[in-house]
Amino acid sequence: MVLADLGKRINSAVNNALSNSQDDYTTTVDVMLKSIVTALLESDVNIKLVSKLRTNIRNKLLESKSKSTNTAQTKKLIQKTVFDELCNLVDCETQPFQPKKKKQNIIMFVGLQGSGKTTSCTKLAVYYSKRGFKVGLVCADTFRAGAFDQLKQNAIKARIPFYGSYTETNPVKVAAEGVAKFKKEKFEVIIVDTSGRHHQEEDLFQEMVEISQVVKPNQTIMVLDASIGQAAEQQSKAFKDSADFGAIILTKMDGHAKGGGAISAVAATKTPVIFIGTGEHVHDFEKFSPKSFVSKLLGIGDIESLLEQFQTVSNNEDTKATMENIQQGKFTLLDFQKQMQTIMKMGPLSNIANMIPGMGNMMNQVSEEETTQKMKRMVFVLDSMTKQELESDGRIFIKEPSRLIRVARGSGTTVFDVEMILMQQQMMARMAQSSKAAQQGGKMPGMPNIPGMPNVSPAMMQQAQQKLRQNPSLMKNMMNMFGGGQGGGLPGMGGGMPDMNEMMKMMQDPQMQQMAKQFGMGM
Ligand SMILES: Nc1nc2c(ncn2[C@@H]2O[C@H](COP(=O)(O)OP(=O)(O)OP(=O)(O)O)[C@@H](O)[C@H]2O)c(=O)[nH]1
Repeated sequence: MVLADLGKRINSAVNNALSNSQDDYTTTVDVMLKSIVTALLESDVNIKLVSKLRTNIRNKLLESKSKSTNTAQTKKLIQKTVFDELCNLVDCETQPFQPKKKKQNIIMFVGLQGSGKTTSCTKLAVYYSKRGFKVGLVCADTFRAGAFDQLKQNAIKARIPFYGSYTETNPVKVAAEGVAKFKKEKFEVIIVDTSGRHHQEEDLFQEMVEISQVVKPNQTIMVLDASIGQAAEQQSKAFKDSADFGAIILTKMDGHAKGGGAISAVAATKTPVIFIGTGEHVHDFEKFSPKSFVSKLLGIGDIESLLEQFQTVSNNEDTKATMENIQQGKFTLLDFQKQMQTIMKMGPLSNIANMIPGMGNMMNQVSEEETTQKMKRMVFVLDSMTKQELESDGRIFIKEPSRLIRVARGSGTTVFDVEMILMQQQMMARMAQSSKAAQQGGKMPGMPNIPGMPNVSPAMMQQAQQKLRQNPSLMKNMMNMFGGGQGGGLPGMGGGMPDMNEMMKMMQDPQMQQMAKQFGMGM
């Protein structure tokens, strides 16, 4: 993902500061800030923004130091301050327009050619359609030959009604007719795709203004290719002057380019990013929230986005039940099963892995295909559990271990596979508990006041990951545990039992025990 390197570098700057006990506090903060500043500048973030971030972090850390009485508190202070200031960098604190049911909400798209407008129009149409809105797409791009065909193909695939013309060359006329048609038919969300050009030409801006005058959009969205670097800022300012957009969609966040320019564009136009595009597929579309974005950037997982993503592709009733459970601080095996089935529908697993604490980095070490196979095995395991087992919190397996063997046999997997699922379900259950604690205003044990943070700090996670990388056999076992890995699981006995020697060795390893403790699981 774009900015993945930036996240790693910021993370390591923070972790070095946390483990540094030699320098005095001010020197430690300055060394950390130097690394963070270099990483941000090299990712194309505007120098003024970086300088403001540096001053804010430094002032806060030096001012608050006197209040923290011990090392643990100081560490939390550093983590939280860096987290908050990175959030401020991408948060313009403006509430974007929200379409309302039973009203006619008109949304107009603008942006340069190839930025991903047409693709994002369809993604947004699907997003609202899945949430119960009656959505129509209008193609007002009469400039590019084939634009209407592209929108038509996308719309047919996604089963979204569309409007366009092969013969009419006036985009203003097509836009007006399309919107009028959908309004008459009581559509609730009408999305108008306009044409893009290579440059910010006068003609393009004039056309946008004219279309805007006839369709009178409730919201204008600018689509910005995240990989264009420093040019993003200039481009978005030019569009802002003519089209006065109220929201940004950042596309191609799955690429490898630097994304700092896009971050700077957000700050320069004081306009909220509402979604990010993370691939060409219609479901590669994530609702943007500053906290979620920074959580993912720093590799600390993001349960909020995970749930949001689930809502898009999952059965509403199932998601509602899981949401209710999570709100009560619970996450049963049945929730796990339903959501695993949904995950399989959610597109590339690497996208999802980035939202689960610790899984993103691990996914980088194994192939997508192997991981998909492992995920399938997990679904088989869950499908082999009884209703009573699924509705339980998992402790039933500890009380009656024979159930482990039965499920392993029934699913054609190993007891080890079943145990690993129970372990992951425990992790999710702990995250649900943390979320509940956060909602109730209680401080979480991991890092205070960050919704969705599990009981594992980024520093702890990174330390654990470093240890795993230094020890390949441990790594392999962990891969198996998280559904990845090279070896297709630990060697089984008679198709049902795991290699107990191997398993015991793993459980007794102090590093493993420490990791288990960090995840809040006794081993
Ligand atoms: N990897 C990736 N590709 C994307 C994303 N969004 C769009 N694309 C691809 O980018 C290319 C251009 O996308 P379009 O939607 O045609 O762009 P456009 O802005 O409508 O272009 P014009 O209609 O010519 O103005 C297509 O190949 C899309 O599949 C994204 O989030 N990630």
